[in-house]
Order: sequence, then C-alpha cells, then structure tokens
Amino acid sequence: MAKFDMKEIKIVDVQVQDIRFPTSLQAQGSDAMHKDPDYSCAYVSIITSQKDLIGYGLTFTLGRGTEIVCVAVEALSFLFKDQRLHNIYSNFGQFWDRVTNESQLRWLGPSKGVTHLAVAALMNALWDLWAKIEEKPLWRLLVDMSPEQLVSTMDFRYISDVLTKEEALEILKQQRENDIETKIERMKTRGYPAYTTATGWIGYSDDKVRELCAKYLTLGFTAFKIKVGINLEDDKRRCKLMRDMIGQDNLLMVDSNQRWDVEEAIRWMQGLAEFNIYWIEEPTSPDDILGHRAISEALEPLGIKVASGEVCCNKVMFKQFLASEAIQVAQIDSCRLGSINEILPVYLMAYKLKVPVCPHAGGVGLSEMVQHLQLFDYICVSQTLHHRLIEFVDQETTHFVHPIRIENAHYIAPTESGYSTELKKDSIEEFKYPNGNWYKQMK
Ligand SMILES: C[C@H](O)[C@@H](O)CC(=O)C(=O)O
Ligand SMILES: [Mg+2]
Repeated sequence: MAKFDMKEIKIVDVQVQDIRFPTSLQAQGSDAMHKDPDYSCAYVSIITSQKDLIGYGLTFTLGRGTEIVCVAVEALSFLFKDQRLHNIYSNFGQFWDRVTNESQLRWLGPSKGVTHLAVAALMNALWDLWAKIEEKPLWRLLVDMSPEQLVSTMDFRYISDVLTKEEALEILKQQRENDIETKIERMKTRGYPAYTTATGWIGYSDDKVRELCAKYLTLGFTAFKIKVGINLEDDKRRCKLMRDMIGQDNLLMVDSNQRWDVEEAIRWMQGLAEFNIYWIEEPTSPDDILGHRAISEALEPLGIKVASGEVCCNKVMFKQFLASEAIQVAQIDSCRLGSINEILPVYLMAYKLKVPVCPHAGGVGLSEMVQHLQLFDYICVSQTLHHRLIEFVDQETTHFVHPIRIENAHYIAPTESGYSTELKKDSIEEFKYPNGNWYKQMK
C-alpha cells in the first residue's frame, strides 16, 4: 500500500532561495571564460499539503545572475501552486509543455536562457518529490517505470524528425528484454566510472596541479581534465605537467569553455595534439553546430574527439549536434535542459545516433543529480560503459544532505529516496545571499 495518495496531495507553496558559495576566492571552477565563478544555485522547495513532504530542486548558476533566475522561478510558480500531484504526474509530459510554453513567459526563451534555467529548477524539484513519494532513489524510480510511463513524461515536439514517440517506446521496450538486474547490481557494488576536473582549474598554480594529480591518482582516478584556452604556451606547459604526473596510459581531456573561433580552435588543438588529448570540450560558441562539425572533421585524424553540451539549452539543439555528427561526446546538464522530461529524449537520441553521453557534473548539485540519470542510461538505454564517464568535482558536495559516494573513482548508486537535491539547513543559513552568515561577516 502506497504511503501517499497523490490524488489527495496538493502543492501549497513554491519557495526559492539564492545560494552562493564563494568559490572564486580560491580560483575553484575557473576557466578561460569564467575567471571568478562563485558556484551558486537558485534553490527551489515545493511544499505540499502533506506534512514534511517537500520536493527540492535547483539550477546551477555563477553568482551574479542567480537573483534573476530566482525571479523567473517566482514568475512561473503560479503554474505549480494549488495543483494536485496526481494531475501533474499522470500526464507529466503535458505539464512540462505547459510550463515550458507558458504563453507570456515563453517569449523570453523559448526553451533557453533564464526562463529555461528556472524551468529546470522547478521540474527538478517535482522529480525529487515524485521519487520521495515512491520512496525510491530517482534512478530506481526511472528504472521501475514502464516504457509507456517513461514516454509519457517526454514531449516529442520538434524532435520527431529524428526520434518519434513510437521509436522511443520501442528502444525502451527492447532494452528491457536484456539482463538489467546484473547492471543494477554492478551500479550498487562497483558503481559508474568517473573522471575528475578538480585537478586543472585555470587559476591553479603548477604546484597545485601537481599536488592534486597526485591526490586523485591515489584515489584511483584514471581520467583527468584540464582547462585551456588563454595562452598556447601556458597550455603546452600545463598539459606536459599533467602528462608527466598521470603518465601516458591515463586519459587526458581539455576544456576551453567556448574560448576560440573555429579556425583558432583547430590550430590550437593541433598544437596540443602531442599530449594525446582524448577530447576537446566546448572549443567554440556552444551554439555553433557547423563550427563544431568543422572542428570535429579537422581533429578526427589526430584522434581528438569534440565534446559539448554543458550549456546546450534544449533538445532541439542536441538533436542538431547529434544528427550532424558535430560532437562525439554529448555532455547533458541536469540544470540547463528542462529537467528529466527533456533529458530522457536526449539520451534516447544519443543512443539512436550512437553518441556516448558523459554528463557535465560538479557545479552545485550536478554530480548529485546526473549520477541518477547516467545510471538509468546504463541500465535501461545504452546498457554499456564503453567511452562513458561521469565528471567528478568534490567542491560543494558536502553541502548536500545526501552527497555523492565515490569509491575507487566510481559513483556508487544512491540509496536514499529522491533526486539527492536537498541542501543542508546549515549550509543555506551560511550561504544564502545576501543575508547568510558568511555575507554578514563580510560587511
Ligand atoms: C565555470 C565552471 O566551473 C566550468 O568551468 C565548468 C566546466 O566547464 C566543466 O566542469 O566542464
Ligand atoms: Mg566544461
């Protein structure tokens, strides 16, 4: 007998808080374009009529700007208030469409920018709530849903030229016939392989990079990412340093965070090719599909893949990147796309078009969320770990009530109910902006 009756429960309030961690002070998270990122989030609580039943969701931001996303959350919240949960979840895809296409607010997007980040925060909270109602970790909720139920959470408008609802259903049904129990067991015991970006932020000194490489090698990591893009000679020195530390057998990825023009990206990467680079991430404008394709073609003979997606704002953009072979690694982001309703069709398109998904993580809560999604992909969609890794950065994970568990450089399947999105009360009190304790002391 289910603990909660969704027909009885209503949403009574939607609250949003601006939470900012001062990570820029130590150059944590710095890259060629974001030199002083303060890892932040617009943090949403969906309060229900059922005592203590709250859904938490968030979207990742970088300091200034978080308050704008909070205003967008407030502007959308009327669509959630007073709704019965049954009405939302019984046709979740339709509800997603209603929120994403609210007839006045959609003008600010559609499906991109501040309003879409707000959609992600709100819908992430709804997914957390659903998993809590079912008393399951989110990944398990997805695994236990029938293919029909899963498809009913998605919206195929604008992507049915590449993936129809019927095809999605067919893929999910077909994969379910394979042995999923062994895969579930593997995720609980050995976990999902990770790579780390914690070693190579652009503001770190060479000594710090060395020290962190040594630390993460000891922890069992075999794949490392370093930030590049400002000065080629510096990048050569830093890549050599990384290679000297991690050896030739481990993977080395680089990330320029949208720094270059297309031709410049090609030349730059030709200059770094001697360091045996596995992928170049976000080499140019994240909206430039043709540019990514040109870079991919030029770098293919050098064995360098092109990765992108952390700011790819919707399923339509992903459709084009995937279908035009512009990227060889798809990096979905749990807060940039409009939550799981939009992420699942991207996983299915990537599966159909044979592009591995290696999600963007770290940030605030991204690792906590994407572990659930990547586990679902492994168990029910791609069913392989080949060429697949989840990013790992340990910043900000300690602020979560149920932080990620990493063992021997693998994400171990979460066991607690929900989407792992709840922040600790003490962390909120300390870092809420502008009146948290940390900010009061700064005045
Ligand atoms: C500003 C962020 O730290 C960004 O550099 C993260 C990123 O590109 C990544 O994790 O990859
Ligand atoms: Mg990146």
